[in-house]
Amino acid sequence: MSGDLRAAVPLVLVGAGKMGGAMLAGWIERGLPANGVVILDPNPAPEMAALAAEKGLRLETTPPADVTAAVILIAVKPQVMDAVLPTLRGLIGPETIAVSVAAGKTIASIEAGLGARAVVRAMPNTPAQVGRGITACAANAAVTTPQRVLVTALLSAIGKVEWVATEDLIDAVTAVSGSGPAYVFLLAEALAEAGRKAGLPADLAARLARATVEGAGELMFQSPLDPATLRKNVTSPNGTTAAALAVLMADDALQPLMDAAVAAAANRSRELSAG
Ligand SMILES: NC(=O)C1=CN([C@@H]2O[C@H](COP(=O)(O)OP(=O)(O)OC[C@H]3O[C@@H](n4cnc5c(N)ncnc54)[C@H](OP(=O)(O)O)[C@@H]3O)[C@@H](O)[C@H]2O)C=CC1
Ligand SMILES: O=C(O)[C@@H]1CCC=N1
Repeated sequence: MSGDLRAAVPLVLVGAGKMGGAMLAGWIERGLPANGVVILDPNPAPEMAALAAEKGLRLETTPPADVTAAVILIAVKPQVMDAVLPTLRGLIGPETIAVSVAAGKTIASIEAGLGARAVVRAMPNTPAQVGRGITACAANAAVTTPQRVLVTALLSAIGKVEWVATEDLIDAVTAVSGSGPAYVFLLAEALAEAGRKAGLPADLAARLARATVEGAGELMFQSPLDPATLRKNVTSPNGTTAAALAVLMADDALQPLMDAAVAAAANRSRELSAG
């Protein structure tokens, strides 16, 4: 295990759902010791209970009285945050770092609900499940440089990490990279449906669309070229791609649609801040 991660123990994960579970998988992969992790979830999924039993992780349904967290990672739904945070106060010591991944929940609301000094608001995404997420973070003034380093090490277990200068940027981060994987999956669905309408058997269209999105993502991952250059590399002069891109890149097509989608997600993030 990396020396950096050792300082995160005891690490309490509150909410072992899709996002919390993905993070847990990354930490275990990185060698965080099973006896250093406490999972807190009132109703863990059977797979999570099985994982805990297999790895020897401590799984609790109510906050344990004998733990002061070095790091508490809160991954419950935004709608239950205000009710859940006060129940976690017994886990917080003066040195505890609280990291919340809840969409829309502000640092101020987490400070107030939890009584923690050092608070990081983070926005990951589900490619974390395969170690290819990206998380952007904002910290309050109490977070020290070593604490930032520790949080970066923890979040690096599930992908790339960015820090933003001001918390208000997290709403736009949420709209781009937090929700963004869903837009890409929708693209795969829409491409498959368009292929079916163009005459392909539905299952073949689905396989072609899926492999195309997978391959394009992997190419972008491995290539030093920017997305625009990779796009141009597909586009033969006056060829088929140019014909399709003329539709997608028309003034009223994909860009304004994406602008509106991202603005809607960012607005929803701000609404969740209001409670
Ligand atoms: N999914 C995503 O792509 C992303 C999600 N997020 C954020 O992550 C958070 C979790 O989302 P997600 O993983 O999708 O949601 P899930 O519903 O999959 O996970 C939340 C988990 O928290 C559990 N829970 C509920 N109440 C408590 C409690 N009192 N103590 C401990 N655990 C509790 C839930 O149990 P039960 O199901 O029984 O209620 C569930 O297992 C949200 O705040 C979301 O905004 C951030 C970035 C991306
Ligand atoms: O949809 C949501 O609210 C969460 C936050 C970002 C991705 N999923």
